[in-house]
Amino acid sequence: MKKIIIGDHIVKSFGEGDEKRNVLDEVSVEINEGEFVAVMGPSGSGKSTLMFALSGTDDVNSGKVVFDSREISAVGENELADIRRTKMGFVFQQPTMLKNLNILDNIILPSMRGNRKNAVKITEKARALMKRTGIAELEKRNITQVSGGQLQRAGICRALMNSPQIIFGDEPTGALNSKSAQEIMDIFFEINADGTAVMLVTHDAKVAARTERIMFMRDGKIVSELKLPKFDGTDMDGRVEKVTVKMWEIGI
Ligand SMILES: Nc1ncnc2c1ncn2[C@@H]1O[C@H](COP(=O)(O)OP(=O)(O)OP(=O)(O)O)[C@@H](O)[C@H]1O
Repeated sequence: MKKIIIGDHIVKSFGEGDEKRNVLDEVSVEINEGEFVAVMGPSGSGKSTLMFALSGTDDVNSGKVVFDSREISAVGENELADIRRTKMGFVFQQPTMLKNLNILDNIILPSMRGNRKNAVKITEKARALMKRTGIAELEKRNITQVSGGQLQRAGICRALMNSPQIIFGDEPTGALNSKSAQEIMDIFFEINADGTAVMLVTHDAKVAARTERIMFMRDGKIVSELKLPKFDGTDMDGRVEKVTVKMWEIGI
């Protein structure tokens, strides 16, 4: 199976001198093309830092990050920005969107930069994604006129505009009620079924239980891993129980 990401002995530290602390302590991780993974762990264990390191959002102090066979820890800033823009999608807990633009314009804005000649195609793609995520009728709404779940769907549409090879989600359901969270997970599930790898950071056993591999972090290290069969819509309770037991075992 081809790896989409390889993190090899990544060290990321913050602080200076006596205050210096390895937030990622020689972490090695591999993610396959099309894989659906989650990262869990106590607050401050380094989950977001790992995601930022693997996506080239932050540089690393030592170790290597390889994305799609390119060592992104060694490429220049422009090239890295290009890789991130064309091959990766990002979804955060609260999508950052512009208040003076409607939902559709917020979704297409990043794709339009330097690419206005393709405006019709870009808009068509955005509308198709909005339809697929159930927000087609909201395109003219201001971002203050939609629910948190609808806004997150718009954030996912924006992340999918460039047909990325991987979507990184940092607590993408963290601000949602459990019904909206499960609906968002249905969307991630479909995105993954189409072949896009998905990596989610989450505190929620129900979210992690929809993935096929969960990495558990503690103090800057991956201390355990749980593999689950690809989700087929059945045995959600059994999956959640497995995740919960593991969380309990390692004291999350
Ligand atoms: N820019 C920074 N400067 C200094 N310390 C930082 C910085 N970013 C993160 N840290 C520290 O690194 C540690 C890991 O942070 P990180 O956000 O990766 O944890 P997390 O596991 O994602 O936590 P949470 O579940 O609370 O979001 C924390 O102790 C945090 O305070």
